[in-house]
Amino acid sequence: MKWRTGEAGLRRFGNPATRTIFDVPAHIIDGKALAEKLRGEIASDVSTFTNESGVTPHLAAVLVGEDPASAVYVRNKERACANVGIGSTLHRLPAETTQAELLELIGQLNANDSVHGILVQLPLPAQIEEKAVLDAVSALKDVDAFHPENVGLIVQGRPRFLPCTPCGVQQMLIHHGVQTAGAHAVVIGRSEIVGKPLVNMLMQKGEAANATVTVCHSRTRDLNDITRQADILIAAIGLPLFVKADMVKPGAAVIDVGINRLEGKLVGDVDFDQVCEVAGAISPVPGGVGPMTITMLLRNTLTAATLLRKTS
Ligand SMILES: Nc1nc(=O)c2c([nH]1)NC[C@@H]1CN(c3ccc(C(=O)N[C@@H](CCC(=O)O)C(=O)O)cc3)C=[N+]21
Ligand SMILES: [Mg+2]
Repeated sequence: MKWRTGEAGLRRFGNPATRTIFDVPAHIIDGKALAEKLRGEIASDVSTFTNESGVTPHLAAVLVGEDPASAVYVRNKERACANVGIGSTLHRLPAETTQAELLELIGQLNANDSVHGILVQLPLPAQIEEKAVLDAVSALKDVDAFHPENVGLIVQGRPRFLPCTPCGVQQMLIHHGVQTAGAHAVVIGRSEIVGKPLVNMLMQKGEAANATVTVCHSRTRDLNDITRQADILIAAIGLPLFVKADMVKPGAAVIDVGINRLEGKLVGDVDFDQVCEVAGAISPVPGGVGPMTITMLLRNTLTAATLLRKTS
């Protein structure tokens, strides 16, 4: 039985024509399981690419200083690369690294033909200007899709790379039968890494898109009134357990992008325990968007390796 958003805002299972309603718990959008399935497909594509080209796709990640969310990311993505046959190198730089030193490293990675994807972990320490660093990454190796050229291509609806977290969210919606066309999608958060690109992608023509999109942020008035109108609610604000049950329309699909540490535990931006009583479908943390972000990074690294072969 497919989960669906009810126009009356009820968790409707069964036959919508007869309006049979079952009171059932929210459908869990299991990002971990989906990530595993998609990684199987990526592993097979990597193997085909490597057999045909003799080239092993390679990702270089740069981490400056320490950040809790970045630490989780680093730990999981190295293993994920190895599991699908992608090579990876982690460049760990001290927190006091200067912008010039970081730009020097990026120049080297840009020029290195055996590096196909480059990822600079955000946030960067205060003395470094993020924009200057992201602009310096070769647009053809920009597996995060943060370079202005790649952002422009996304906005115009002809992406080269799709940003990993937003793309992971779209895949979760597709694979769990959440209809986006004509739906009201409300995104809380306007970051360059999640909110802003996701809003753009959801409003485009195409799969997992064609939504009516509203973007909310820290300056939004009457936030709850807006979030309660969402058929699809996406929380990407970076505040632990921020989204409560009274902010959610019954039957809505809720996607939790947050990765926060609270009392030593990993929690999302959604108060899962109460929101799951109201939502029609909900993604957990951990085991939701996080593993999907990594999966999309693997796909983008393969895309980058393919692109670089074509252009060299
Ligand atoms: N340039 C850049 N791109 C990013 O995409 C980026 C970044 N910088 N900086 C840090 C954040 C954080 N992030 C995570 C991705 C996956 C998990 C992840 O695997 N989460 C597992 C964790 C499970 C666990 O190990 O406890 C889960 O949610 O199930 C976490 C965090 C990407 N980020
Ligand atoms: Mg984040």
